[in-house]
Amino acid sequence: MSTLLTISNVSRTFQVSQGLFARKKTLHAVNGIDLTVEKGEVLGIVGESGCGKSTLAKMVLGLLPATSGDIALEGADMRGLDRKAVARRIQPVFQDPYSSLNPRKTIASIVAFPLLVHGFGNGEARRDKALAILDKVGLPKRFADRYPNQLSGGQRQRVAIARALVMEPELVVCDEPTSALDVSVQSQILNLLMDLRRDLGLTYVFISHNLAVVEHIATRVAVMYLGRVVELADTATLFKAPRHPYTKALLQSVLTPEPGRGIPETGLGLAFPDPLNPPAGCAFHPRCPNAFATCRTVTPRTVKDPAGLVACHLHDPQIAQAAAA
Ligand SMILES: Nc1ncnc2c1ncn2[C@@H]1O[C@H](COP(=O)(O)OP(=O)(O)OP(=O)(O)O)[C@@H](O)[C@H]1O
Repeated sequence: MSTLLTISNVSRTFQVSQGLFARKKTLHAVNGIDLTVEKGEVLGIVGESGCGKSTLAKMVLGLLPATSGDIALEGADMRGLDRKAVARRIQPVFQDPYSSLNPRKTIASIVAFPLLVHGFGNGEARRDKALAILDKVGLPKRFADRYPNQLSGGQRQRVAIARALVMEPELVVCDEPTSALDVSVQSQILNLLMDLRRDLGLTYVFISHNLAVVEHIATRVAVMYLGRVVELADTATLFKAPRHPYTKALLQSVLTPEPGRGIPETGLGLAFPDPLNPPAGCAFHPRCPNAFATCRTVTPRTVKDPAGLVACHLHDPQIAQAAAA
């Protein structure tokens, strides 16, 4: 496999107002992330609401600049690429298809719009291409002249997927693509995404708080906590032998009565920390059943080994050696 996307030490902060007369505070939404996306893989990104998944997705899509660090597409720094060039190669599929589909445009013209923006062919050629991709996502010709409000949620998500694919991108960033859908429709959309990946040779970054969904579709999984990747492994390894206590808690979590809606009940007791006042040391330590003194003061380093990577003092050989000495 070769590397499509390289994310190197990427951070994104926001200056957040705390009231009329209070000084603004810095919120670290994404904090020094290193990741690669290999061609043809599905990199799952999981974590609770607010851990920085969407911020990372927006940076990958070129919609939000990183505060520091680099993102490279096949070795080329994305800052040096123009917006259109990035959009041709990387496309998003978001959670709520309804808000992103223009209610006054027909399905065919919505799907053909990126072709118009990129100056592809004439009106007829664009429509033909739009109809072909609509067919590929399971929406036959009769849908072409309908409007978004005449479609079900699942059909609208198919339109959003068709629009994302019409420019034949290499990488699709799926940000909670099934979370707003009824349970019965979720698996249809997931299966469609898997078929499209196989047929079109696509690569996905797949963001979800729903572990069952990620297990189904991802080939590798990165677990995020408060802006950092705390564990990364191939999917089978992560689900069989999780190492970080947060990953273990997520795996034991009970999904909400309506799977796919809301964050999982982690059983961790304490709430997700305030990103404006992150805990010292390991950000997870206040909720960690295995925390010890070092965890309260020292930020864990990320240890890489053949199984993947993990940022936890329990799994850092240097810390273990120091404790044994
Ligand atoms: N434009 C912004 N201004 C200020 N803070 C922001 C902004 N965008 C995101 N944040 C903050 O950054 C942190 C990460 O947000 P982000 O949306 O990336 O998380 P997430 O894991 O995708 O959560 P969710 O699943 O709820 O979308 C949160 O604390 C959020 O409040």
